[in-house]
Amino acid sequence: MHFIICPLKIIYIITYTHEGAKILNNYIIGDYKQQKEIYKDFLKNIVDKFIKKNYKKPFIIGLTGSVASGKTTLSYIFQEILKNMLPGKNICRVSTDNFLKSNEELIRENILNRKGFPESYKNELFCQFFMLIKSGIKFISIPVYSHLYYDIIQENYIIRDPDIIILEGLGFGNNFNKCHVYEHVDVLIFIKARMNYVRSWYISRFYNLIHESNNDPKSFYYKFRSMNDDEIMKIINYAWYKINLPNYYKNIVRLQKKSNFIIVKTANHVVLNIIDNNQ
Ligand SMILES: Nc1ncnc2c1ncn2[C@@H]1O[C@H](COP(=O)(O)OP(=O)(O)O)[C@@H](O)[C@H]1O
Ligand SMILES: CC(C)(COP(=O)(O)O)[C@@H](O)C(=O)NCCC(=O)O
Repeated sequence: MHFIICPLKIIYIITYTHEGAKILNNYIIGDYKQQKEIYKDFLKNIVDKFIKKNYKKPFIIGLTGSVASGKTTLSYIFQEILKNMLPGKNICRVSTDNFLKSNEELIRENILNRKGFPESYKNELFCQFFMLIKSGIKFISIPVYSHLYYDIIQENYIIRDPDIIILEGLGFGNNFNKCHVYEHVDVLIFIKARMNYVRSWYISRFYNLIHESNNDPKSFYYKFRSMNDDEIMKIINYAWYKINLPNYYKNIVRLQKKSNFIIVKTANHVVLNIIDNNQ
């Protein structure tokens, strides 16, 4: 653990492992190399046509799509490719999940079953983040959300002097003071796939999270270890059909029109096509 001094306060930085990193290391299978080649070409195009032409630090790449479409995983892949492509540049990842209200706040407002909908975010903080980061401030502190704990787990995580931010998640259609989140993003990318594939990715992530919770009674998923598949599938189906799917159709699907590119994926996350909406 170490700390830095910023103009207002001393902020402690705790090094922690984000479960997304584990997802990338453990679960990306055989065709990762093939995916990486496609994404390399795609990002080369973005670097040449957007970043080099219109560079204003920090450049923000937005990645959106349904819950479980692969946004977090792709943000790690993009980060790794961009680090090699642009040596010396600081490529940061931020999740929009970090701007979710805590479970305590959601329960107080009686909207725990609306997690991911616009009202479940701290939209003022979300929009302030862009204003501060775009104003040239070098260090900015944001909360951290954990899927494993299903809640905000830390209030002060520091983003340090980013050159490029890969911002992934839901909530790009949210607004505060009539300003939409997508308006702050330099390039918006939408991940699209048939919803029956995405549901199967959601189910496998759910089981992975149960597995990851094995030695951790504090994890949200720990309690599911003692349930049978029928009981688990009831919970998964509730979360999918009552929360994530309605949210997708109401708030997320329309972002395709606002996005610069649409990555179309099929089974096993294979990329079928990348649609260029700029043409
Ligand atoms: N490109 C990929 N290749 C292989 N598996 C992937 C890929 N993208 C996502 N997955 C798997 O799909 C599930 C959902 O991915 P995740 O990145 O958590 O989605 P999101 O952030 O959109 O909710 C996870 O189990 C993850 O391991
Ligand atoms: C935190 C989320 C809103 C966003 O997830 P993401 O797209 O980052 O995977 C989502 O995972 C979620 O918790 N939805 C509520 C219903 C559920 O438990 O899946």
